[in-house]
Amino acid sequence: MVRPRLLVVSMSLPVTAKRVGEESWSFTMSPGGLVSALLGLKEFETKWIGWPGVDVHDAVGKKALSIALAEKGCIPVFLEEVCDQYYNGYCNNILWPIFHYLGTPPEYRNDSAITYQSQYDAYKKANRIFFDVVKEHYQEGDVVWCHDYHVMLLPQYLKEYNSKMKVGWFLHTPFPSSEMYKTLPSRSELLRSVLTADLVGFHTYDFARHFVNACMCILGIEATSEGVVDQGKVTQVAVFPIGIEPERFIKTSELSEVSQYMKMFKNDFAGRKLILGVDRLDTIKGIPQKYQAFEKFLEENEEWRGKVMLLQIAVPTRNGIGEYQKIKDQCHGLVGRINGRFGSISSVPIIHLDCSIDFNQLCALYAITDVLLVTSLRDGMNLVSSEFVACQNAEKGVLILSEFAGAGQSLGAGALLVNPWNIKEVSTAIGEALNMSPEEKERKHQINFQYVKTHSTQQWADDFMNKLNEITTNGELRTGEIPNELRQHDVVQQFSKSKNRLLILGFYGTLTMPDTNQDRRGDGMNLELHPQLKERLKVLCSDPKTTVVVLSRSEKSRLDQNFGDYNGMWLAAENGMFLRHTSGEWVTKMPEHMNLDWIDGVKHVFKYFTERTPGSYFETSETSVVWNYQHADAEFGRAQARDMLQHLWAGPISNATVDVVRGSHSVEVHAVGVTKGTAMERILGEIVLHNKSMNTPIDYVLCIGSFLGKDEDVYTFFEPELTKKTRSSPDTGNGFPKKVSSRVVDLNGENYFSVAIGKTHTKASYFLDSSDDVVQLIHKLCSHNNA
Ligand SMILES: O=P(O)(O)OC[C@H]1O[C@H](O[C@H]2O[C@H](CO)[C@@H](O)[C@H](O)[C@H]2O)[C@H](O)[C@@H](O)[C@@H]1O
Ligand SMILES: O=c1ccn([C@@H]2O[C@H](COP(=O)(O)OP(=O)(O)O)[C@@H](O)[C@H]2O)c(=O)[nH]1
Repeated sequence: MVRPRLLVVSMSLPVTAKRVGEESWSFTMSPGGLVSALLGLKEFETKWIGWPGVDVHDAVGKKALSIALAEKGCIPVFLEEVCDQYYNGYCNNILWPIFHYLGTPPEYRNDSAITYQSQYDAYKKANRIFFDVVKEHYQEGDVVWCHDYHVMLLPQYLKEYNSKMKVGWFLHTPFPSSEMYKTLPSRSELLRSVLTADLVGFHTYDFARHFVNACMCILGIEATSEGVVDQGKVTQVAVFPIGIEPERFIKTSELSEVSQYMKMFKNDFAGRKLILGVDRLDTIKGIPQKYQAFEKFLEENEEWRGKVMLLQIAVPTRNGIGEYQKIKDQCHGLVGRINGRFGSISSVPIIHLDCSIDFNQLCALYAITDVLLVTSLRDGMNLVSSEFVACQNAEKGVLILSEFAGAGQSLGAGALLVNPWNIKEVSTAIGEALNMSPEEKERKHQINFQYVKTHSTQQWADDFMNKLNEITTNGELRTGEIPNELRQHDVVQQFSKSKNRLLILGFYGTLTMPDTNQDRRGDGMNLELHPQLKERLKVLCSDPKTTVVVLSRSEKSRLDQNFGDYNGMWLAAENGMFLRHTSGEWVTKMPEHMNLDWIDGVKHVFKYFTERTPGSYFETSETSVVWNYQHADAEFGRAQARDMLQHLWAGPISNATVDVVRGSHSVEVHAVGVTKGTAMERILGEIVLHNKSMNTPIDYVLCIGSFLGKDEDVYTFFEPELTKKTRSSPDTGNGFPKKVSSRVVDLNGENYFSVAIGKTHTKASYFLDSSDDVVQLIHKLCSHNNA
């Protein structure tokens, strides 16, 4: 496979530059797991776009730095005066704490000089600067992979510039629960921008779920198994847990220089067990909690005093931010206290180093460590844990790992998982690790080693890129077909040529008056048939060559009310769960074993909110419950809907297989698998049985609707290619035998019209602007029939 060129965009470049002369620069590796991880991307032709870690104000310096960086495959983004407000301000003082559940720092409440708005403005400007650099270097076919919370507006800028650009966005930190995320003032703009990307990735399912939930609660948009759907555009949301480059660590651990370091360190720490901590000195890493737990351990286990030590590498980070200064002082204070309490003339229990260390030394430390202690209060992944596992020597060490690190989900089986806030629990885990038998250590190590070896950075990047490629290629394949504006002339002409026609028509938004609220789902409450259609549809239904099906999410009574007096029309209520030919009774078309146990619990929650939201009401059908707040106060209704979703997820639907759809004034819960496409199989079977005399295959299908994303499978159900496949397969799966199937439809590209109303992204081949166009079209079909 030819791999596309990759433009990686992240706040920081893998190297931090330092000016050593007017035109000369030196470089050191930038800190943090994102850089370590992305350095492992060997199999892509990659250009890395990011900030070089330094402000450069003169043209000579900029030019020299750009040339020096180009040799490393890097392209600098000069942020200059926005840097402080952008990086230290909005990114690391607002987004970072909110994403890690720490909330907005108090200075935003107390200090009028620090304003949210000015920092957000800087964030926008900085994202524009990133965009300008990408634009300058982008070549057709490149994939642009945006990393992290620093560039959440970039996907939108890129797509506005070139909608064909392949854009992915990956978040390396946690995505918090929507309860926390919604405290962010610019919550909607950021979500909307991220959703313009083709693929959005997270480290864990929890983070992905929180993101989808935030989109539903805050933007009020639909989520399906494919991802998040906004105005018909699907953004795929998926989970890609990052790994390390295991061979780099395994090979380095075997170097003679590393063996020398190992000997040296063992000698230095002789007679004592080594507990190691390796973290950026960040508020999220829980270093003070680690010290308190270690203090507790020494307090309660006198026999270990002088026999165990904790070495903490506290890598300097984000020095420009007050909170990071404070945490440093706090750590120093704790270390002083604990060393004072438990130290002796010959040794102290804690060594705390405010520096980064050389890679070979790091590998040597990992190799001789007895216990790695990770107490992150929240952490996107935590690569240090994997690196420790990869470097283990003959005698295996034990991993104590915070359950709040993303790594907990991947390495939990071979680790002692702890809640870092529970000082007693961590202290107990330290004791357990120090006393663990060699066999148990070996067993746990093997579990994690297998995982680390087989889940590399390269694999992570391949998975993300393959998925992105798959999505964008499928998108490209489809863009040739959709969405063309429907040429009514063609529809009428084909109609006149055909002998056996099938018309599948949605109801809300298709056969009702156009909705002035732009509410595609019909909860704008235009529940009555468009007055100009009533007689015309009757004419079509009376034509023996034409079968008309109204396929709607509405309940049976609504369809009866509007079409009950028609002759020869098919009514399919609740997305086809119930079917009736107007000459007969309703029949159930529900799939067998559909679990509807959740309905009573959902009704209970809906009743509670209805009673507390004046103007709202709910409707129940056999397979779904819909709460509508169109007539309630708009703001309050939205807030109530958000709360309602939380209650639903936590209660009645937590284990149920249901879809939850948030409309602009409604919340709907319905059974999974209730889509119009799946129902079509059963409906068609029934029509065939009904028309026993049908001796001509259906040679014309017109399917028009204003459907939810999940229901768009009805458009592809009849696609000529698909029906061809169905016809040649032994088991049609259509609910009617193959023999029947092969003579039921005869469609090609010219006599099949799938039409979406008012959508720019759709699986349908054509679009119409509104139901007024449907009126016009039906009118033409009738006139033709009369002619
Ligand atoms: O560049 P800094 O501001 O100094 O911060 C360093 C990086 O910290 C964060 O790293 C995250 O990414 C790791 C790899 O996916 C993950 O293991 C870790 O849990 C995260 O905290 C941040 O997300 C990066 O953007 C920073 O570069
Ligand atoms: O002196 C050091 C110690 C550690 N690291 C690296 O910093 C990264 C930390 O990544 P992690 O995912 O654990 O946390 P982050 O710092 O990204 O939040 C790891 O790759 C470490 O090898 C480093 O660059 N210098």
